[in-house]
This record gives sequence, C-alpha cells and structure tokens, in this order.
Amino acid sequence: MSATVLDGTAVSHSLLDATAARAAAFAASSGRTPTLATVLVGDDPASRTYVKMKRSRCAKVGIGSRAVELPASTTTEQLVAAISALSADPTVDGILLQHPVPAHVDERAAFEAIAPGKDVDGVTMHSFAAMAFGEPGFHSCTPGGILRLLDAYDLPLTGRRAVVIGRSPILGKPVGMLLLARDATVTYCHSRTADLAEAVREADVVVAAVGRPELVRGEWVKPGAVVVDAGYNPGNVGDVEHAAAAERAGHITPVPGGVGPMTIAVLLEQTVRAAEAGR
Ligand SMILES: NC(=O)C1=CN([C@@H]2O[C@H](COP(=O)(O)OP(=O)(O)OC[C@H]3O[C@@H](n4cnc5c(N)ncnc54)[C@H](OP(=O)(O)O)[C@@H]3O)[C@@H](O)[C@H]2O)C=CC1
Ligand SMILES: Nc1nc(=O)c2c([nH]1)NC[C@@H]1CN(c3ccc(C(=O)N[C@@H](CCC(=O)O)C(=O)O)cc3)C=[N+]21
Repeated sequence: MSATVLDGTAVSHSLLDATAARAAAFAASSGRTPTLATVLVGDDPASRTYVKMKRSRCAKVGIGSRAVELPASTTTEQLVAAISALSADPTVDGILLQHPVPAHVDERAAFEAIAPGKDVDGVTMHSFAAMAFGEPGFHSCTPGGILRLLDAYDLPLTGRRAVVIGRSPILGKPVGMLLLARDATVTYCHSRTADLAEAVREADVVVAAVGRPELVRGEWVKPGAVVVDAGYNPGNVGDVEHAAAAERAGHITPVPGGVGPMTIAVLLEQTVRAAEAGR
C-alpha cells in the first residue's frame, strides 16, 4: 500500500484563485488594492527568500505589497515603532513580521505591535486567543493551511488521536488547538518527550513541526495514518522520513508542495479578508 499524497500546491491554487477574485472585487468597489506589508529584520538568506516568495504570490493574485527591511542591529524599540506605524497606516491592510528576528530583539513585543485587525499572519496573543476560544479571527497561517489541506481531502478528525510534534507559538501550539477544536484527541510532543516513537505509533494523525530532517521514522507510522510534514529544512527535506512513511501512511504531505504553499495561500486570503473588514 502506498499513501495518497496531499497535494498542497493544487489545493493552494484553488484558494489563490478565489482570493484573486475577492481582491479584484475589493479593488473595484474601494478603488484601492488590498495591501500586505512585509517586515524583514536582518539579512538571513532563507528569510529573505520566504518574504520574496510571499510578495511574488501577492502580485500574482492582485494584492499589493510593501517591503520594509531593517538592519540586523535594529532595537526592539525601533522595530515596535516601525510596526506601530504600519498598524496606524490606512493604506496597509495586513502586516507580516518574518520570524525569526535577531536574538537581541523581543519578538513577542514586536508581534504585539501588530494591530489585531491587521494580524493576517495570526501571530498576536489576540489572534491566538480567538483561535483557541473558537471566536472569529485570523489563524496562524501554517496551522490554518494544514487544516484547509486536510479538509480539502475530507479527512475526518473527530475522535482521532492526533500527535503534534513541536509546540512553537506560530506552528505546533496553534495547530494542536485547531485539531482540538475539531474534536481530535491531541497529544503534544516536544524536545523533552520521553518516547516520541511510542507516541507516533498510536497516532491516527501526525503533524511534524520540529525543524529536524527526517526525525520521524517511517517505521513509527501507524498503517493508514495521516502524516503532515510541516518541517522545512535546508535542501527541501521535511521532518518525516518521507518514502518510508509513505509506505505505511494512508495520506501524507510532500516537501515541497505540501504545507508550504498552503501557508502562503492562507496569508493572502486573510489579507483580503482584512481589507474587506476595513479597519
Ligand atoms: N511550511 C511552512 O510554512 C512553515 C514551516 N516551518 C518549519 O517547521 C519547522 C518548525 O518550525 P518552528 O515551529 O518555527 O520551530 P521552533 O524551532 O520554534 O520549534 C521547534 C519545536 O520542535 C521541538 N523539538 C526540537 N527537537 C525535538 C526533538 N528531538 N523531538 C521532539 N521535538 C523537538 C521543540 O521543542 P521545545 O519546545 O521543547 O524546545 C519546539 O517545540 C521548521 O522546519 C520550519 O522551517 C515553520 C513555519 C512555517
Ligand atoms: N511570521 C512568519 N510567518 C510564517 O509563515 C513564516 C515565518 N514567519 N518564518 C519562516 C516560515 C517558513 N515559511 C514558509 C512558507 C512557505 C514555504 C513554501 O511555500 N515552500 C514551497 C517551496 C518553495 C521553494 O523552495 O521553491 C513548498 O513547500 O512547496 C516555505 C516556508 C513561512 N514561515
């Protein structure tokens, strides 16, 4: 048996098409283009590439983007001031602060300078709380994208045992909350988990969000399980030993072409939603 591959590229394209239509309708009625501001601090080449990818996707669907680039020496106060200015700018609908920021910067303080109505990347405490309480708001993009991908294949979550590996504020922790909201029985694993293999063996749904190439071994995967590989390591390698896992899984995401494109599609959809909602 070989797993069905969850085609994030294809699913993201239908979401991007719908977003393009909404962006065009917004532009026609308001006379301006929905606009995403991207904020990049320092010159990490990978972060620069991600931001570039996001901006070129914006252009393709008719969303304007404004790039703010700040030097690695930027202080927390300077970054908070720059983001606060974007929060107050009526021509900006959404704000993305690319993670990670340099170690001397208080990333949480910087995220919290994003106005809740412009938090299209879903990184603020406001957005997290709304998501966790099941109230309307913006989802963290990667978790939101993962749920959209599972839903596109009608994969059931109710009563399923879900194991999330990783507990970061914008990926592991919120994806577990979204799975919980869908009535999965959720277990979080992390760097202090005693027996990761044992936890994964029991899982009907596995979300790997660690950043360690092929940490999840194929032989751990329960036959028929749904395996979501959010890991994105240098050389296009995920956190799952893909070929071996695909021998056992029922459904599996590829890297690339899985979670990554869904993340960007959700970011853009939420940017148009922010524009439609006004400030
Ligand atoms: N495709 C996409 O759109 C995105 C992909 N990513 C990718 O997802 C991965 C995770 O990113 P992110 O959440 O930001 O990473 P972080 O480094 O913030 O978090 C990693 C998590 O993994 C846990 N962890 C580390 N080592 C182990 C281990 N040996 N066993 C179990 N758990 C472990 C950590 O545990 P602890 O809390 O105990 O330290 C932590 O919770 C990366 O590969 C990143 O590139 C990230 C964002 C978007
Ligand atoms: N505040 C913040 N929000 C983020 O959403 C965020 C972030 N910071 N920091 C870094 C990570 C990384 N990330 C990716 C998004 C898309 C792809 C993606 O689309 N990848 C393509 C491959 C693209 C290629 O390599 O050509 C794919 O998987 O198919 C990858 C990685 C978002 N992140």
